[in-house]
Amino acid sequence: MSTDDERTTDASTTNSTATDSTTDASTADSTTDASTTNSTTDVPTADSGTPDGRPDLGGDPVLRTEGLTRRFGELVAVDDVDLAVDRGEFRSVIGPNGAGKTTLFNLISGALSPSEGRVVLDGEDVTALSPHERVRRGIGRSFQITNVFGGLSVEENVRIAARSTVETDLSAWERYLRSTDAFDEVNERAAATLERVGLADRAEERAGALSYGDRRRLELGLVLATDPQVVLLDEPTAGMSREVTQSTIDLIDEVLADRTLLLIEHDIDLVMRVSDRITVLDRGSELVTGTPDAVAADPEVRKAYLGGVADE
Ligand SMILES: Nc1ncnc2c1ncn2[C@@H]1O[C@H](COP(=O)(O)OP(=O)(O)OP(=O)(O)O)[C@@H](O)[C@H]1O
Repeated sequence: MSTDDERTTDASTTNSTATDSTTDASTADSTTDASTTNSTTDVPTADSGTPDGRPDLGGDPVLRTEGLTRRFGELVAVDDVDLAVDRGEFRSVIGPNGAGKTTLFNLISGALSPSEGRVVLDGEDVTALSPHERVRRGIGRSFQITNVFGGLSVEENVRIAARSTVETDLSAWERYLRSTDAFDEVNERAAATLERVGLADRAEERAGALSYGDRRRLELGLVLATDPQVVLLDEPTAGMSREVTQSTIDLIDEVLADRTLLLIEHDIDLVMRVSDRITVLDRGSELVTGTPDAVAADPEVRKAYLGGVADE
């Protein structure tokens, strides 16, 4: 158990521009034509769902990892991990310190390249794509320290995030032809996002002047504005009190109810409450994946990680 493990933020979680010195994935954006642009302008809601708004899990993996492996010298930080995360699923990844959780996220987001294996989003192999390209394909990531620009308005912040996926590496001429469309798309998506995170009436306010709670809303809005299919949440509640932790998770569940979520979280009680399924990593390997009840009852997990908690 490591609920008391409030790590200092490591390089991989400081911002989305890959400051991690170990980052070796290609940072060059590959040229993308208009056809690969995500044309969704609004923030869709779930088609079907459980009473809490989450879609039923139908064995329809939106994100898969296949034999994903990352070595650092002799150390195998992530060892042959096969994940299949269903569309709409709330999946948590837990494991002792050093189990490979953050490395796994870095491999999925593209901040790190794998030594072996593949990352597949919606049937497309994205392993060779840069982090930015993966965001455009629909892999969003929220960070403990985010890129909110305090001096800009709430709306400007959201527009910047929306624009990062709407605008593509088009030639100047193509950009000119598409500029009105792209402008409309950014506007529509920003408006829908502000509505969804409950900040529509604060759109003009300076982001730096927001209350703590509204800032968390804006941070989620920045992720949502990229219209992600899958959102990687790396310890979104680190350092928070129990109360704030619960309200943050409630907010995530509300705002991102129709997205596929992958969460790293040290608060096991919380993970047990919110997850559809939990993957337990141990020394880089997937120990087990299952429902909270199945994981809590798994003897291997109890031995390796949960200790007495499962007996409570
Ligand atoms: N850039 C790196 N260079 C060398 N070793 C690394 C690097 N990044 C991670 N590691 C090692 O890989 C292993 C997995 O680390 P990782 O941070 O992924 O674990 P974690 O499960 O996220 O741990 P924690 O719960 O403490 O955050 C650890 O032994 C760590 O020391």
